[in-house]
Formats: sequence, C-alpha cells, structure tokens
Amino acid sequence: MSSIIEIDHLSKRYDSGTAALNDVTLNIDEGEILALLGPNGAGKTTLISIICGLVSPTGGTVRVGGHDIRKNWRAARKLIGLVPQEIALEPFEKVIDCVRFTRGLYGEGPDEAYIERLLRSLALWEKRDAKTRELSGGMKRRVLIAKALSHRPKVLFLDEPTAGVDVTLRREMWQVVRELRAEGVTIILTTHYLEEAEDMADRVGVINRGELLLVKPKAELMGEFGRKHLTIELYDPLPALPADLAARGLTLSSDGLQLGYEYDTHADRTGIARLLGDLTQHGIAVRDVATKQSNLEEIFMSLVEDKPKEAVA
Ligand SMILES: Nc1ncnc2c1ncn2[C@@H]1O[C@H](COP(=O)(O)OP(=O)(O)OP(=O)(O)O)[C@@H](O)[C@H]1O
Repeated sequence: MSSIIEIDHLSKRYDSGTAALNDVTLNIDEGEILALLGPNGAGKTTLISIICGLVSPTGGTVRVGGHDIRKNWRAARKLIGLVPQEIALEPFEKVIDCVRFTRGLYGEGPDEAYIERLLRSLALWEKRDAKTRELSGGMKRRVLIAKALSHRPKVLFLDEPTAGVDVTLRREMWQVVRELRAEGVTIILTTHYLEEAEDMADRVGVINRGELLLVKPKAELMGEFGRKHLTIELYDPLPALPADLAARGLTLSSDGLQLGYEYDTHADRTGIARLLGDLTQHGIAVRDVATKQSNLEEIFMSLVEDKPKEAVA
C-alpha cells in the first residue's frame, strides 16, 4: 500500500519554548484509518496543524500525495480536509451555502450534484436551507465534515470529532467515517474515546510529550501489549493459597472463592492447562473459568502511565 502522507523527522518548538513535537517520523497509508492517541498536550493538534499548513514546523518535512507541504503547499492543501476541534460556523449562513463557500475557497468550481450527494450522505439534505445556528450540536459537527469534504479531499483529519457528542450521535459519526473510508478517503482522527479508536482504527499511533511512542496495526497492538486475565471460580473457599501456586503468580480473593491469573496473549495455552491440572492435584474443585482481555484503554494507560490519569480523560 502506498503512503499518502510522509512525515520525516518532524519537530516543533513554539516561540514560547514549548517543544510540542520531537523528531516524529510516520507514514500514513492511502485508505487507512489512523487513530492518534495521547494525553492532553501530547502534540496531536500540533501535528495535524502542521500537515494542514496552519502551523509551520521548526524541523523536518511533510509530504502529502508527494507534495512538500511548504514548497508545494497549494497542491498539498487540495488533498486535505480538516474538521477542527472547535465548532466555528457562521450562525446566519445556510448549511448549503457554507459548504458551497468552503468549496470555492479551495478554488473549485460549483458542483451542485456533488454537494447534494455529500449533504445527503451526512443526513443534512433536509436541513440544507436551515441557518447553522438552528442546528443541533451533532448536526453542526456534520456540517463541519461536509465543509471539510467540499473539495473532495483524499485525506480527512478529524480532530476529536465526537467530543461532547452523545452516544447515539457518536455512533452515527463513526458510521459516516466508515462510509468515507469505503470510498477510499484516508482518515486520521484524534480522540480521547479509546473505544472509538478500538472500534474504528486500522492503525493506532500513541503520542506522548511530543514523541511518537509507537504506531502499529490495532490488532498487533492488542496482541503485543494486551494481557489476559484468567478468573477461576472455586466450589469451596480456599483458606490459603498453596505456596507453589502463589509462586506461579496466582492470586486468591479475600473470600477465598476466586483465583486470578494474568498472562500475556502470547502465553502458551498449555500453561493454563497445566495450571488447572495443578489445581486438581491440590484437590481444588473449579466451578467456572473466565478470561478477559485488556482493552485499548488499559494498553494506552500502560504506555503513558507516567502521566497522571486525569490528563487522559
Ligand atoms: N500556539 C501555541 N503556542 C505555544 N504553545 C502551544 C501552542 N499550541 C500548543 N502549544 C503547546 O504545545 C503542546 C502540544 O499541544 P497540542 O495542542 O498539540 O496537544 P494535543 O495533544 O492536541 O492536546 P489535546 O488533547 O489537549 O488537544 C502543549 O504543551 C501546548 O501547550
């Protein structure tokens, strides 16, 4: 698969002295959904803003569709649509007019058939003549997406697209994103909802303090960093954990009715079979066994765990 965005040794130090990005190198494949995760202030918006030409880097290069964003910014910008974090719409403008206007800003001529298709796909066609201030929050977000797609970009950046959006609307937005991807649009999204990244992303990048800690296919990330927790329910309470079982890493609940065991997802399954065999040898009767795999949120927390937890919410 070819890269549509090539980020090479990118750095940004703001005039204030803040080093927001430090030597970030990343290729983004055409047609993928990449989720960028990181605590507040990690540098996600700075990265997106540089690619979109809104902030200039202090080091490194970015190419979009082969065009250097500084030397050939016009060609690079045409390929990009950005849905910003903040909702900023002209309150008295009609929905359809603000989408037409944005398209014009990119130097594209009118294409009413495309705008109709776009508004219909975002369930905004019925509201095309409404003033933007008459729309709900979720509709306003969809207008932002329509604006960002008005010039048919190949890459769409969504900076926290569902912040403050209720669960139903959030799922609706995810559906829109999936449909865009099916049309071949490359999507880069930042989100604080780990469930969103877990559900939608093909690859996940984790940024912390301006450094790209890793970028991996989601399945690989879950497999590599994910841990499984095995819970063994017992028929009769166990007064104390036999020393050999404790040495193997088993834990006993305070009521003596549950054994817990953590292992990584690559662990040899025969290890668990042996463990259960050992329980039988000790005469411990097992009522039930359940496993739980760690989710992206737990993996993310373990990667940035030197950060205070509230910084991630
Ligand atoms: N215009 C600016 N001038 C000076 N410093 C800035 C500016 N914009 C961002 N920063 C700083 O750069 C760092 C990275 O900020 P950035 O907005 O890129 O983070 P983020 O990962 O998008 O955070 P959030 O999840 O809170 O949106 C922060 O320390 C921030 O204070």
